Amino acid sequence: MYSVKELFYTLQGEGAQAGRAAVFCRFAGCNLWSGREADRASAVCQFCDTDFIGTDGVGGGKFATADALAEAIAAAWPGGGRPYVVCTGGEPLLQLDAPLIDALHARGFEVAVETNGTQAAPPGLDWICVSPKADAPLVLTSGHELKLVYPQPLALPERFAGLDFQHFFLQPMDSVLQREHTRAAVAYCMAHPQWRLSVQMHKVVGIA
Ligand SMILES: C[S@@+](CC[C@H](N)C(=O)[O-])C[C@H]1O[C@@H](n2cnc3c(N)ncnc32)[C@H](O)[C@@H]1O
Ligand SMILES: Nc1nc2[nH]cc(C(=O)O)c2c(=O)[nH]1
Ligand code: SF4
Ligand SMILES: [Mg+2]
Repeated sequence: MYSVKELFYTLQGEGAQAGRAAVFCRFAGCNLWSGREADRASAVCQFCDTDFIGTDGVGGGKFATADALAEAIAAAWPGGGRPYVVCTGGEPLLQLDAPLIDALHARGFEVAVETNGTQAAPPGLDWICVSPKADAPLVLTSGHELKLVYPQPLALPERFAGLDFQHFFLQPMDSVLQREHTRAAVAYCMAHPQWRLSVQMHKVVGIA
């Protein structure tokens, strides 16, 4: 059984694949925050910009089998190009498993994941984006991109710069201080050219 908060078609807004059309499958639930505002200040991850509680969003629901969820994802792709799905959440690696990846591959999809890196990844993923959070133990230390929300006093870029990733991004933390965070991220990337800036493009252009 897979619990999906929402399932929608949009453009990837972040990281190295920004601008690419994708079906987003947002799994419900996370291991670093309950999702309730009352718990935010005591959570490991305190800056989350996402509602991932329940299955009541657009296209959301409970899917009994990998084939049923893969069918719903395939139905959201318009046709043409290379079908691309981004599995996110919440924390997708609490639910995403090899049978679902196989069912998506069988329908021609490239399968990407956005993860906080605290869980092992099932085999077969085509794109792994790890976004470390505060002092949460990092289990996934390799992948395609490491995308660090910046600044995080408990997760400094220096801690991750030597890990086995193709791309290293700083993504300014969206909050009331977003402009200051953006300035700080720009300054860090200019001083440390290994890092690139990831602006959350979907928020700029006003898409989901
Ligand atoms: C909502 S998370 C879901 C996937 C997974 N739990 C994770 O944290 O990577 C999706 C992406 O949004 C980023 N994100 C969450 N809140 C943010 C914020 N306030 N500002 C910038 N990026 C944020 C996360 O770091 C992650 O890269
Ligand atoms: N357009 C768009 N791109 C995204 N990239 C990562 C997102 C996420 O919430 O995981 C996200 C999102 O929520 N929307
Ligand atoms: S780990 Fe990801 S989904 Fe969980 S609270 Fe943090 S940003 Fe949100
Ligand atoms: Mg998002």
